[in-house]
Amino acid sequence: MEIQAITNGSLVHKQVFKGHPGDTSGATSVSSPSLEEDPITISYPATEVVGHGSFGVVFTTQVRETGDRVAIKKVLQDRRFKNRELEIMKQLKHPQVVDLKYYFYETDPQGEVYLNLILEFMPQSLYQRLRHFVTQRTNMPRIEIKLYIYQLAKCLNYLHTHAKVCHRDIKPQNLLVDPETYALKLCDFGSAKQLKPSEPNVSYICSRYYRAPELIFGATNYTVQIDIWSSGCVMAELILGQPMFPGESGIDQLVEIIKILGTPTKQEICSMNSNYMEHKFPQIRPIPLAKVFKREDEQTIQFLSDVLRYDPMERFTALQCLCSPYFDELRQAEGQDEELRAVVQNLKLTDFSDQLELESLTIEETEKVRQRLLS
Ligand SMILES: Nc1ncnc2c1ncn2[C@@H]1O[C@H](COP(=O)(O)OP(=O)(O)OP(=O)(O)O)[C@@H](O)[C@H]1O
Repeated sequence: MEIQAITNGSLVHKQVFKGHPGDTSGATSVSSPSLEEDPITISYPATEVVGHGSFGVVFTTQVRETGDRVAIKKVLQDRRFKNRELEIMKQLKHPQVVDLKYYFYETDPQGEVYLNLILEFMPQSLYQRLRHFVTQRTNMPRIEIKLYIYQLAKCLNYLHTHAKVCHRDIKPQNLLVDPETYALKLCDFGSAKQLKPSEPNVSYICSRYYRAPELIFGATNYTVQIDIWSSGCVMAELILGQPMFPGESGIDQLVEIIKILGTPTKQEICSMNSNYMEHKFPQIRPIPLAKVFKREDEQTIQFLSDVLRYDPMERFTALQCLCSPYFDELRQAEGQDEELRAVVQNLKLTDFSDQLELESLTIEETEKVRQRLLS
């Protein structure tokens, strides 16, 4: 879905709640400032909605009080349920997650309730950015791909290990970028969920081309590793200029994967969904990824093969991705490529928080990983 804003001149005043109640930044409070959950008032020029998504509409405007450019995502709210997207976004704060600044509810004349999420604005989706290169018949520069995939891994490491949230819909349309700074931020937490090992989860999530094979096998005990598969598909698409596994239907998606990765072994099938162990699959030999990505270097090929693994347990975790030699170029930019060094510094790519990003590690592991992530 594309968005754009058409201002019609009038100013809208809204009572909103802060996305992160503790935050002191933002607009002036109209009620008691001591109560975190009290609404505050903000105003912005009215805009016409142009884009429609599957769950709502998104439009852009500028908050008068703060000057912040924002995107407002309006979703029809089912009164019977707590909105999971809101609950999850309230908990998340990370440079690679689109920030929820405020939210408010409104009711239309028919009595339907809408939730409005006021989000930090980003200029483009990664889908749009890729189309820019495809229409120019050029490739996205390798270093740009690396910068985006690194930030995606940083984001997923935070989501998976700290927030324990699985996004479940990683795709180029849900990755927002700024092509001037190369910043990348994840949006659309409408499918996101905190997965608990003891509870089953629906397998009919994630957009087709990016669905992990265990989801196609109907697994309900899948893990956050489904996001890693999707990320591998996104990276492959940025290199190829088109989806790597363009399945035409749910099951054809598996065929597309098998055409390249070959038939999964019994062990791999078991790791995805043990109910299919006895199923007979046509035996297809894998095509080496070096043949699919003819012009890519060894580190890139190795990275893709570590990420596009059938077995979710063998698939790299987000932290393993970050430690991959594929990203050494970003770490070693110092003294070599001044322009790249400035981009890396500006995006603070080598900053890692012990509490938010490395908390799953022991003290010794943290030291080792820190060293790896810096050199
Ligand atoms: N913070 C933002 N800044 C700029 N554009 C945004 C922002 N959030 C969303 N968009 C744009 O709106 C589109 C739809 O947003 P989002 O995916 O959150 O809505 P949706 O209703 O869940 O859409 P979908 O049809 O993809 O399910 C994004 O692909 C992006 O182009």
